Amino acid sequence: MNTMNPSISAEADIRNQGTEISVPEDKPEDTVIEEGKTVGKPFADDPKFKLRNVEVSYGAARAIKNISLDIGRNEVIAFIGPSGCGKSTFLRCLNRMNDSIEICRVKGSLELDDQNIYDSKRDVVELRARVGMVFQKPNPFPKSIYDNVAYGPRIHGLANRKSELDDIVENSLRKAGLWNEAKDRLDATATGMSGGQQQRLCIARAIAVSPEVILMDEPCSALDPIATARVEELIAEMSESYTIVIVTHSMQQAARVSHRTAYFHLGHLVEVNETDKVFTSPEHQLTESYITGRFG
Ligand SMILES: Nc1ncnc2c1ncn2[C@@H]1O[C@H](COP(=O)(O)OP(=O)(O)OP(=O)(O)O)[C@@H](O)[C@H]1O
Repeated sequence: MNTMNPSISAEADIRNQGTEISVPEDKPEDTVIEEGKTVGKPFADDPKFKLRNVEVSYGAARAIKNISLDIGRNEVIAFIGPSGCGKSTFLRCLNRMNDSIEICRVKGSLELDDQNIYDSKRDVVELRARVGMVFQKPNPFPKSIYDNVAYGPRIHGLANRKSELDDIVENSLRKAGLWNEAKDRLDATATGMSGGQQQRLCIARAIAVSPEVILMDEPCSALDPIATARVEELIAEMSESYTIVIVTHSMQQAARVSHRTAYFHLGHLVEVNETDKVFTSPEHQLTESYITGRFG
């Protein structure tokens, strides 16, 4: 974690951000993958999430094929893999964001703290307060900075008095590294902030309802390098208090922020290992081909 890894080809990192698709000479993408088999260390002793034999389909198309994975408490795990391999689909299962997609079907066993995420009696609003989400594009509400952060606590009745709400807003903005920039303009509209500030505001908004887990779907893809570095620092700080799952196209970013990295390929979970291991000595040929830029 927090190391720049020389074995990741910078060229591969650029390719995998979607600017170029390479044509491999030896067709590593044709490697036969044994369904349900993941090499490395997909399991944990005391997992926050216990996910077993997960299958996700959109209509007749299978997007996730028999994936089993544990996500540890206070772990930062990165999901990487070529475009369309199912990273976002799998991420969205963790707080049921796929529920709104009519044709999407989720099967298998998905547990958060030993409780079934997909239990028909589960309160999905409460689930999403426990498992918050930060999206690719910053999406603040067209409201003031204060009201963006106060929105969740108000809905969930987390503050009885204005002073309590003020404290939650301040603490959330502090944790998101935004307090100094925002404290003198809490009533200003959030959409007037820079992209990087808006993304940190979205992180503050997620933090405000005291989540246990934060899901991040390419949180830096719309940000410049300085704003990206700030969000990455924040992820390192937040990992002391939260479980974080991050989807990223940047292998450099996965290497910098995560403890374990999961490599997805065509709906399969091919390899999960300590991040250093994935980027220095991957066990699976497909992982190696991906991190060295032989396909993207
Ligand atoms: N709403 C949807 N309806 C139908 N198919 C979908 C939907 N969302 C995703 N898919 C399909 O599911 C598969 C996995 O997509 P997903 O977005 O999860 O992959 P990804 O690895 O996150 O891709 P990317 O890196 O490009 O964001 C793809 O084949 C995609 O076309």
